[in-house]
Amino acid sequence: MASARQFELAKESELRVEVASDAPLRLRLLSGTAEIFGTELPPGNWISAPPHSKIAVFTWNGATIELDGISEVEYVADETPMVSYVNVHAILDARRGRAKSSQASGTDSSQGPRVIVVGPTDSGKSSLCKMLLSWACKLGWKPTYVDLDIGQGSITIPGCIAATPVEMPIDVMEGIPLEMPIVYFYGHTTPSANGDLYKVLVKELAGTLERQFSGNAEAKAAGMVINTMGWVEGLGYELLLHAIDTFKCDVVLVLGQEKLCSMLKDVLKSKPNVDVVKLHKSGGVVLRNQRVRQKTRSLRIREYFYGLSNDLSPHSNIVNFTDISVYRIGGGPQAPRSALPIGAEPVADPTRLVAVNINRDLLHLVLAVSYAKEADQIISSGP
Ligand SMILES: Nc1ncnc2c1ncn2[C@@H]1O[C@H](COP(=O)(O)OP(=O)(O)OP(=O)(O)O)[C@@H](O)[C@H]1O
Repeated sequence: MASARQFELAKESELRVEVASDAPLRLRLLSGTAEIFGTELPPGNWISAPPHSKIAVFTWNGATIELDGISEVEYVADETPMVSYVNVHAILDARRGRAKSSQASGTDSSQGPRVIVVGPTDSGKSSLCKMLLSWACKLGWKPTYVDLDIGQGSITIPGCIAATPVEMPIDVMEGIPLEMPIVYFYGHTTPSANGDLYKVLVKELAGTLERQFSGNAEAKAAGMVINTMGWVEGLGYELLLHAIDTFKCDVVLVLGQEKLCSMLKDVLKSKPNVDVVKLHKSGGVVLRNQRVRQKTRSLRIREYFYGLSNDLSPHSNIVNFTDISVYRIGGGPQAPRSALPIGAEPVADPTRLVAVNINRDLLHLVLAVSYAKEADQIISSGP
């Protein structure tokens, strides 16, 4: 499939493309209007699709798209859940409008919607977040994107939770803008490594955003869009409830899982101001197995240090081992068994700092550099 080819898209249909890892693919809009996850394509200009990416070029009113280069999969689909997604956007827009006008009138409902998107892995959560953000930006709002997915996050390096204001529709090539992210380093790619630390960091991030909102009426009215992990059972479910509570979410969008939706409706029915809405998963969402996820993580780490097109080089700084201290957070049992009352089990303190010896075990690990002045401020100060 190497030569240039054209696709006529009928209204409300999409062209789904899976880009190969090593072969370039570009596309352009020849006529009509079309968007990729909420960001409109400029007419006529070639756009390079990032390697490995899986994209949908959707049109509301019909379009002709030209593809050039090699893809692994390409087909047109006319069944999509996009109308239900844009309806959600319209409701959020109205709520933002109400929040803004209540700021002008001085009443106390000036908080815009706080939307959390939940669902199993590969249900299209990140893609829906992108759409909601880009559509909001198109109407002039500057919503805050919060990414709690430590495994497949789209703001920064894996192992972190982060938030960033989004002021323009998300660039198809560049992804989420990174001028002002707030990042907390968790250091693992699964929350089960230290679930309590994960909760502490989520709380820190929510507190920081709360403080920012109190001084920024525009950001407050635009609200938040929160992306979550695909782990929705056991501890994963507990962490979702914790996030809904901590960020004071008022809209919970559940993608593609009846069971999760009814569980959340049930547990949140005591909170009448929280809407739980079930949305269909798009048939275009591509399933990624463990190997692909691992590969995507490695690519994200590479991209962090070397840039999207390999055009950056990491800045290296040489320091003496004696001038730095390295800590692990949440290290081992607090007290040896012998020091505990008979029958008591040693409990690991999830936020305890343990000094780590600098040796070869640290090779090829990603550590965060903390600006904390004192060791006990490391967790709350962010990297
Ligand atoms: N309509 C679509 N057509 C083609 N590809 C799509 C479509 N929707 C999503 N995708 C692709 O499917 C993959 C999975 O989607 P996405 O990242 O949104 O799911 P997710 O639920 O956030 O996954 P995770 O649980 O891993 O975070 C992504 O590569 C995305 O670009």
